[in-house]
Amino acid sequence: MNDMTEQRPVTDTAAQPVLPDAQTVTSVTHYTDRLFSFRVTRPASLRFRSGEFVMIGLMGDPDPRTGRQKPLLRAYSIASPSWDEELEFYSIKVEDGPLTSKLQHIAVGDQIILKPKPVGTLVHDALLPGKRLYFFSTGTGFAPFASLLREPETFENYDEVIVTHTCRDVAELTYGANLIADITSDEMMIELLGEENLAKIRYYPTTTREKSAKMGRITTLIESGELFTDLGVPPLDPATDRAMVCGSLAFNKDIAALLEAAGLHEGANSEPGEFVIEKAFVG
Ligand SMILES: Cc1cc2nc3c(=O)[nH]c(=O)nc-3n(C[C@H](O)[C@H](O)[C@H](O)COP(=O)(O)OP(=O)(O)OC[C@H]3O[C@@H](n4cnc5c(N)ncnc54)[C@H](O)[C@@H]3O)c2cc1C
Repeated sequence: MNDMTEQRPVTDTAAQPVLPDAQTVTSVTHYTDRLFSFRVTRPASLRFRSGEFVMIGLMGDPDPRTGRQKPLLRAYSIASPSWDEELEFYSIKVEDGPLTSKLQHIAVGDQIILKPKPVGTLVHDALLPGKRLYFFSTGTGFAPFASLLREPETFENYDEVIVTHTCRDVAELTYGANLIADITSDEMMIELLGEENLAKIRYYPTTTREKSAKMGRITTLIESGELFTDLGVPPLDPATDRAMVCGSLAFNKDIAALLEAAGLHEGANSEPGEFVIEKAFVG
């Protein structure tokens, strides 16, 4: 929690019109002019596996002819773990984006629409057992890993959990950096996940534009072998390594090519494999 976060108990939302599948915003945190996170109430009926996504949104503008409003929905990874009593989302702000030009202005007590039908491939069920788990992300592609990093199963299955997050600027790494600092220092999280499990996390943030401790695209750092040297681990090996990937289409394609070249095969819910991929956005 910091001064960028607005949070207060939700007591009275009676003044607002009731939306279909409405959930109430309980906190909002802004990181940069392009990134924010928020938490909402969780529908009692919603069950999901950490790493899945749902459709969320707001009512669109009234149709100028009919005056009718339609829901404006977009896919969003649930950033909170499956056991959390609320739901967390980590969002981009696209200036002219139909949804996020509005969503970025939500405040505590506002309502959003949430379709309680979770789906996705960034789930443990889609991976074969392994020794080392890589989370490769760019930008808001960190969101599903924010969920999985708070899920005990992530640590039960692996000896090491290597989290790479690449953004243009250092400030864009804040959400992920804070989350990892919080889970490794918060007493409740230490008790839930276990100190020895949290010690399995190897966090590897990189920037592509602003100068930082580690610069460069993760694909370049894999190709050069620098990632493995820095972490003191062997190069990718299908016998031991598993990966989950979440970024732009181009990023996913490049990482998939590197993983396949190392002998890893893509998995799915119906047929677990050595790596799985999800788009962080379309376009
Ligand atoms: C499976 C899946 C999961 C997703 N999870 C998330 C999530 O957890 N958080 C999130 O912010 N978005 C996520 N998205 C993207 C999200 O669905 C919307 O595209 C985003 O909220 C912007 O909506 P919009 O209506 O404002 O603009 P849109 O019309 O949807 O997008 C306009 C343009 O903005 C760019 N853009 C959209 N989303 C992003 C992004 N996240 N990062 C960088 N550029 C982007 C693209 O170039 C896109 O063409 C996900 C998309 C998919 C397919």
